[in-house]
Amino acid sequence: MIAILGTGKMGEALLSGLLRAGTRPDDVIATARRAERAETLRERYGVRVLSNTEAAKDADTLILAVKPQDMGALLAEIAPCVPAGTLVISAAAGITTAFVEARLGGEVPVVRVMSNTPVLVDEAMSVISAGTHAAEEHLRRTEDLLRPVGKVLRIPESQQDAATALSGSGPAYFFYLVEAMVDAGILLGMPRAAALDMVTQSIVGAAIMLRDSGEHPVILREAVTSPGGTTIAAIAELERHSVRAAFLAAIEAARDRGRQLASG
Ligand SMILES: NC(=O)C1=CN([C@@H]2O[C@H](COP(=O)(O)OP(=O)(O)OC[C@H]3O[C@@H](n4cnc5c(N)ncnc54)[C@H](O)[C@@H]3O)[C@@H](O)[C@H]2O)C=CC1
Ligand SMILES: O=C(O)[C@@H]1CCC=N1
Repeated sequence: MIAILGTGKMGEALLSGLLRAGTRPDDVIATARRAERAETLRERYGVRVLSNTEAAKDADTLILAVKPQDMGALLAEIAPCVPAGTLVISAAAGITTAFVEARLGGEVPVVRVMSNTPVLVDEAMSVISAGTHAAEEHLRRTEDLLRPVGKVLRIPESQQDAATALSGSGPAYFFYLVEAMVDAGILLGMPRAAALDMVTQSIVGAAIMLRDSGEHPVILREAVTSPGGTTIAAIAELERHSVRAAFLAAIEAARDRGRQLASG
């Protein structure tokens, strides 16, 4: 029995992924703060929606998907009811396995996960790290849960905040880029819908080439960049505006913010 505690955007994405991957609704429990939300989840997925403490008692795997700021309160609430040996998977940015272990007590196996919203289309990037009491078996169980909804990579916990900044938040940077490129299309007089289509198909095509060709991104970019041509004119402007440096600074800022999150 798997319980998802805090079924918001990420929790719901994981819930829908588990069901698409063949987990039966009877084997999943969700929890929600508002009654209205609980009703929506029951209707939409046919799962049981219980209190956090009931879910913690019934499930052998808990996925904690509340905001980092709400994690302390959630752990305090469930700590007295988590049976020994329950696998606790924390999906929150910035929350360390030590934070969860200290609040649950005992020798609870904790696995920290950072996934991303493409879990909704089975193309998530999930990175996982073991806490002090999590063994190979617990990492395998976590991988088995996440693999049907995308790619899973084991990383040292010391790299989790960096991974959050890179792939956890990553989809947002691409959506932002698409917005900016569509605006450029508008500036050049294109209809918005056509511009969005062109940019979306370009980003999908580029992503698939990157994933499937095995080529380095520099090689792929150079193949588009003709001497004296249009692409290099654009790249020169991107360099003039320090876009690469902006990405380095932005992702470093996201990493730093992740480090602050557990303290609220
Ligand atoms: N949205 C994203 O792209 C990603 C989010 N995350 C992580 O996932 C977690 C959730 O983020 P979102 O889904 O975006 O936030 P969200 O606000 O959509 O979901 C959190 C949900 O938890 C509920 N909640 C809070 N306290 C609760 C409690 N005590 N009992 C039951 N439910 C409770 C809230 O009502 C809300 O529905 C965060 O820790 C975030 O760091 C990780 C990767 C990507
Ligand atoms: O913005 C956030 O804090 C969360 C964590 C990774 C993606 N979204």
